[in-house]
Amino acid sequence: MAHLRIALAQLNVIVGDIKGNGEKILDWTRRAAAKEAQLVLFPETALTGYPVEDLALRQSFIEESRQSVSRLASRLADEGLGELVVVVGYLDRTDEPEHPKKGHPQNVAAVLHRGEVVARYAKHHLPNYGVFDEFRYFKPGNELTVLTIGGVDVAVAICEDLWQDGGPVAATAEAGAGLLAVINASPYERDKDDTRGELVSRRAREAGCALAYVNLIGGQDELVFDGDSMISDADGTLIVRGPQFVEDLVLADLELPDSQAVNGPTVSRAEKLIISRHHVTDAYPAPSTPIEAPRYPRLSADEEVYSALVLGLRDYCGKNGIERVYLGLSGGIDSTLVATIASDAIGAANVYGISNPSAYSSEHSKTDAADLAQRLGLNFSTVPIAPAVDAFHSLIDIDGVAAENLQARIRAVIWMAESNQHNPSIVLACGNKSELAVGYSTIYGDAVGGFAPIKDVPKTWVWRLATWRNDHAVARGEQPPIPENSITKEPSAELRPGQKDTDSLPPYEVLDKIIAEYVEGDQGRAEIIAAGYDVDLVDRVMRMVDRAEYKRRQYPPGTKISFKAFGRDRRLPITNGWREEHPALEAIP
Ligand SMILES: Nc1ncnc2c1ncn2[C@@H]1O[C@H](COP(=O)(O)OP(=O)(O)OC[C@H]2O[C@@H]([n+]3cccc(C(=O)O)c3)[C@H](O)[C@@H]2O)[C@@H](O)[C@H]1O
Ligand SMILES: Nc1ncnc2c1ncn2[C@@H]1O[C@H](COP(=O)(O)OP(=O)(O)OP(=O)(O)O)[C@@H](O)[C@H]1O
Ligand SMILES: NC(=O)CC[C@H](N)C(=O)O
Repeated sequence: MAHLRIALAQLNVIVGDIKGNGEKILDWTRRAAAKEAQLVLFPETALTGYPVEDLALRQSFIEESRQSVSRLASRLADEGLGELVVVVGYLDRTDEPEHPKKGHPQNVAAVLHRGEVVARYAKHHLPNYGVFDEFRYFKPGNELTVLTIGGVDVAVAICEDLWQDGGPVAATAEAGAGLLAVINASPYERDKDDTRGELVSRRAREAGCALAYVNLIGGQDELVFDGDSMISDADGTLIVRGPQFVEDLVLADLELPDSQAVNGPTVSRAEKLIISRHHVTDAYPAPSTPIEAPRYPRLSADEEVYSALVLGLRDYCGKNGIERVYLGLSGGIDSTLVATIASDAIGAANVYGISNPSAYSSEHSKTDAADLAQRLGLNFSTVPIAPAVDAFHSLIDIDGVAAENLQARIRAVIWMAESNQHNPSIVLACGNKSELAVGYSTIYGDAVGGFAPIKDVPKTWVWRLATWRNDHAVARGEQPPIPENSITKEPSAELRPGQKDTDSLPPYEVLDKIIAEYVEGDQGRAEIIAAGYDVDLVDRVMRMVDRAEYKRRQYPPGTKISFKAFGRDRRLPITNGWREEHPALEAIP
């Protein structure tokens, strides 16, 4: 058996910032070297960030990425860190000798040692579902790279390679590797840590060797990465687990089988892969002091979602140079939760809550908003909208829903004006997933904003997270930030006297279940009705969801926390004549 000290660097990088990410990788390699690591793994496309989307189609970007990875190798050697083997994800392209600076983009892991890129591995399985579009960009690789490092054979794979049967994992078993090193950019969604943990165990057993899994952390537009790096032994027992949602260098000492000492490439016919082998380093001297590998406990379901929302908003602001956020505070639970998340994300001193009472606003909408602001310590002001509403009515003749929505739009103008006056800042839209599903918001009114922190959180979860946040504060000996009345009061848009959400919507407990079936589960009308829901209600909800596509398309981005979020995850035509309650053939006489 050979000893290998491995470091999993779960970093937060910025998409497109190759220079900054490169410096960060350099810095974290220094830290790994200081801890006497022999192999350090960085996440998938750590150098360019993930996902780079159409940046992958720009040859200038690809060129910068591939040159930077070579420069990184030389800088490491110049600093005396060349002995440490570094595996880092970056963007590369295929070589097309007839067209020197052109080629198909590839999602690649580079192996850096003694100042050189000594081996490369191109991702074999490309995800092309949900939020992923990798077939649009990348050409798949057809080689499994096996490195001999410190007397151990280490196979390399990238993220989706682990999720698909066959291919690199099966070839790893065939190659008799002692370790499978997988670099990842696996976005967070609810319960995914359990799925990933089981997957890593299962694939380690299939590969017949230990498996090291490193994942990114941080927010990138709608996505948030949760880290959760881990190591499984060859039996599938998770022996190391990193923290969630924070950067960390996860270190472990592994005892691994000796190298098979096979020379030259072999062909896996079953997997249609070439197994290429590279001798990188001889056996290392044992590190001077042993280390204890971490086994962080998993966060509770509520804390996990809340942490994802905080990190998603913090990084959207931080990575886009946004210093302040403005939002309308109605005393209702949605804007209350958003203000709390924002205060946790960027500090209450940078959060500006505005109360905009109208003629129909209840007293508690004002007092609860003020109470929240005082508890959180955020900036609070009151701008009544009646004068502006009256001014509009003196100019245009509107009534009914148009007049109701006018109030929401006047509020939006005020928030946008304040944000605009105090740049760099954005408005936060406070709509939740249930409202987005059924179109229960005013387009260009409360739907305005630069980011929508809870757009993927169903209303029933909004209450659940608010309760969790208060309990969490109490457990830490702090004042609960959320006024109890905001949690217990009946939801109302307060756009006309006595209005309640339940005037136009079914109770949220029922609505959320139907939305979960239709949107997240992609169930058809027949299946949802068969699950025991009222036929008319199912038809009504499906109709509302279908008709609101145009509103969702114009809604700001917000953090994905569910299996299927509105946005890149669920792409439906806006102009869409398909309605399940009118089967096409029945309509033909
Ligand atoms: N296909 C299409 N593509 C692009 N735009 C389209 C469109 N169809 C309509 N439109 C536009 O959208 C307009 C209709 O949408 P919109 O003006 O929003 O109005 P609408 O959907 O009719 O009303 C808003 C609803 O949301 C409720 N609401 C409002 C505010 C807050 C809350 C809350 O509790 O959070 C609830 C409110 O009580 C009401 O039931 C049309 O007049 C038209 O201008
Ligand atoms: N009186 C108000 N003052 C300031 N902002 C308001 C006011 N009323 C509504 N808003 C803003 O418009 C958004 C839509 O709120 P509305 O009260 O219509 O419905 P809601 O879904 O119950 O939201 P909330 O639970 O935050 O009240 C709110 O989240 C808030 O940002
Ligand atoms: N970057 C990837 O290949 C991600 C795909 C993978 N199924 C995941 O979510 O973890």
